[in-house]
Amino acid sequence: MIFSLVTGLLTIYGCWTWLCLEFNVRRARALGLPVVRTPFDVNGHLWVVVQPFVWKLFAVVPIPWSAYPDIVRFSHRNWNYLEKSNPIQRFGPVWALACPGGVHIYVADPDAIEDIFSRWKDFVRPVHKYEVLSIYGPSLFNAPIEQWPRHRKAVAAPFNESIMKFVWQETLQQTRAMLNYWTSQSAAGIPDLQRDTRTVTLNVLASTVFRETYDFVGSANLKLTNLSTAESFRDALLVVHHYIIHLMVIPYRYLIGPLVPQRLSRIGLAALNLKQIMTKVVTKEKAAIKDGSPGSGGLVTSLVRAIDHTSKRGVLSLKETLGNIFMINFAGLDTTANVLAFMIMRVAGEPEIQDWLREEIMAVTKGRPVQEWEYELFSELRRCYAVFLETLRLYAPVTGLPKTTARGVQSVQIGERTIAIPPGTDVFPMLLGVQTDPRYWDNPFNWKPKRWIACEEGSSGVFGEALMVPRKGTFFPWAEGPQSCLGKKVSQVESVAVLAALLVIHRMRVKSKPGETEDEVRKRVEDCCDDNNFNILLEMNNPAQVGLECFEI
Ligand code: HEM
Repeated sequence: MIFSLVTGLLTIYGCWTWLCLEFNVRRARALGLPVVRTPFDVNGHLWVVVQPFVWKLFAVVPIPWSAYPDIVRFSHRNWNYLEKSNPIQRFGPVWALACPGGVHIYVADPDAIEDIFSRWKDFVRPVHKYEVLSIYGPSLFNAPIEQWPRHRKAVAAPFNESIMKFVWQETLQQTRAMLNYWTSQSAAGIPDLQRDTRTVTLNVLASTVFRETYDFVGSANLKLTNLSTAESFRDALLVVHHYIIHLMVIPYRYLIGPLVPQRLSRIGLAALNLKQIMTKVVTKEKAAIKDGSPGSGGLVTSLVRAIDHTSKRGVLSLKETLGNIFMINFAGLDTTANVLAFMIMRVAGEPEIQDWLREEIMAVTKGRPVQEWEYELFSELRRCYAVFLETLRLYAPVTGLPKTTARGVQSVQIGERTIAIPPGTDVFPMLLGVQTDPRYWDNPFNWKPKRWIACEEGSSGVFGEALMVPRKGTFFPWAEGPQSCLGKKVSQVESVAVLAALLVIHRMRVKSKPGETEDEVRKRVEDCCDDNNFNILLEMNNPAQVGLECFEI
């Protein structure tokens, strides 16, 4: 009886899914676009949970990924990375992915992409997809479009040059501590590169937000269960961040209570503590404004002061303020940390690039110790910046930038063609596709930081170099237009500071196996970077598989 019921329900579900899929395939074809069909919505809750197991099974079968049919390949949550610019070569600059949940249109034409980013009221951020992130309240990520300018105005204010100076200094200090830890690990190698870059990023963010300095703790000594989440913003944030998927599924208030198992209640308590710490700081900053005192001077001070309490248009409620403080930390943490890890991994496999970078670092800093490096050096370290840009080109942490057509049919010009997109359709600028399109990038799959450096006419050497500016719409890891990333400069300052402090008196090395050539080592590094997932953001599955060492020269 139960078996028949389950079989019946599954059959109905299967038929319904198939009907929806076919309906969406027709909708996509009606637009005159090449259509790829998949039976799963890559972001569908059930499929997100099930698919890692499915791909593990596929990995056992000795068939190359490229040999699978599209229906398999485009069901992978990480297909943007796996396919790169291949769909553009096959389907052209605009094509559709039809799944049971809807039609997704992918755009790979640079001019059309710029147009989409600039028409942010026509191609809106689908805020319902980010609703799960409003753990503490609405933020600029998930506020409805008409509320977004109010949030953006307040949140953008703290991202000024005085914050950047602080980020620069704090990152240099944290990187030095990380290097001390890494050199002490040299016999065993660096145990967890990604965790360490996350700690640096977290410490920098936490102190930028609250002006409190935290010690760097290396991955081997970092135990989540030992953290004092009741007092430290940094520790509470770390636990909340680590268990963010749990907290997206279950609101933290349900994780607190005598009947909840201890493991879960720790997560709930950390989330509650984080809220209390943030509330206390905001209240203190408001009191400081009333007293005329300067406040902590961190990002929260500027944020609270940027909220115009005299006009309704400028006000953020306490809930919205907390929502935005959390969102700044969430958006700024793993994005930067993951790119840093990819960047250090790739640099480690390229001794020649390390020499090239050190030449610049020594010339720009004039060999002074890191403690004396002022923020103004940042803009001169172009080679270091080039390494960061090249890493973002191949390993952008945000690979999908969903937009939805709002307010009626929206037209997009693709070359000579005009495509009229119906309301409520998801449109994706194809970030990794365009960033690896051979029409815009020479040898697009090769990690070549030098492609970003051009020599100014008539000059030579480090000081005669300038940064290459790519064609508009061909490089947009921070998105573009009014809704683009607010923390772009924070991530730039942080990454350049990490790389410069890392290579001034240290080298990174991959532990080579007996008889291994330099090319084989490089291939191992590449394979390690290719072994990645997109659970939330692009990240390596297991950076420790390479065996990295850091030593002083
Ligand atoms: C390499 C590092 C980073 C990358 C690649 C990155 C990428 C992005 C992208 C693609 C968006 C737009 C998302 C969308 O339109 O759906 C975005 C938005 C945002 N990012 Fe970043 N981000 C990085 C670092 C940071 C940092 C360090 C912070 C803060 C400290 C930050 C804060 C934000 C905020 C607040 C927004 C929302 C902007 C708005 O809606 O007005 N990001 N980021």
